[in-house]
Amino acid sequence: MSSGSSKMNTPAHWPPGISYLSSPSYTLSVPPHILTEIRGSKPSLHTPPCNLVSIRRITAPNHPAAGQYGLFANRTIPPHSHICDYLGEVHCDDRNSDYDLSLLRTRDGTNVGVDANRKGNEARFVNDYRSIQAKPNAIFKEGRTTSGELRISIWSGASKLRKGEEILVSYGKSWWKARHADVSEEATQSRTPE
Ligand SMILES: C[S@@+](CC[C@H](N)C(=O)[O-])C[C@H]1O[C@@H](n2cnc3c(N)ncnc32)[C@H](O)[C@@H]1O
Repeated sequence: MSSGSSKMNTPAHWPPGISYLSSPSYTLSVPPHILTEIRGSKPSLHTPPCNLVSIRRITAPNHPAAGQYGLFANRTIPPHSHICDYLGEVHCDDRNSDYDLSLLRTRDGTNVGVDANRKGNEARFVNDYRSIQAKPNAIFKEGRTTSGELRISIWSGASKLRKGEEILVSYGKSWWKARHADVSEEATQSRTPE
């Protein structure tokens, strides 16, 4: 299936082993009629690396994702501005991935997700605001590109983002609920004798 994947022009701190995408990667789990609903009839547009943001390692010891990476504004970003698209593998199969966002629920009840675990772009490094700031300064928003393709993107919120500020969204209560359920299940399994 088509995707813009390249080793060229990867942003600084891009991790080895993760494919850098410049357009969504559609997996075979997406049936043709859903592919048409999402992408339309035109080929995907190629999105160049985003010069508004940087991927940075988080060194502050009190940050809940210390030692991991986050997404930071490279310059002042005005309110209500498109920052970057969230690119990844578009799929209809079940995934257990911390990088999986819901893109669409079709009329026949199929869930379509975008999973940036193995393939993605800068957007996969955006952290959730919880335990970092009182509220998010950015949001996930769905929209169509000029070619008609449905994508999720990161937009700034009601206030401008300052240069150097960490970009923080809300993953949503369901994301955290699923994560806590996974953690409890792992703990139960590790306590259960074989
Ligand atoms: C989509 S990734 C974000 C990028 C990630 N920090 C990285 O370096 O790859 C989601 C993961 O980031 C971490 N994370 C993001 N926001 C967090 C928060 N507010 N508190 C704790 N961990 C967070 C969790 O480990 C979560 O599974």
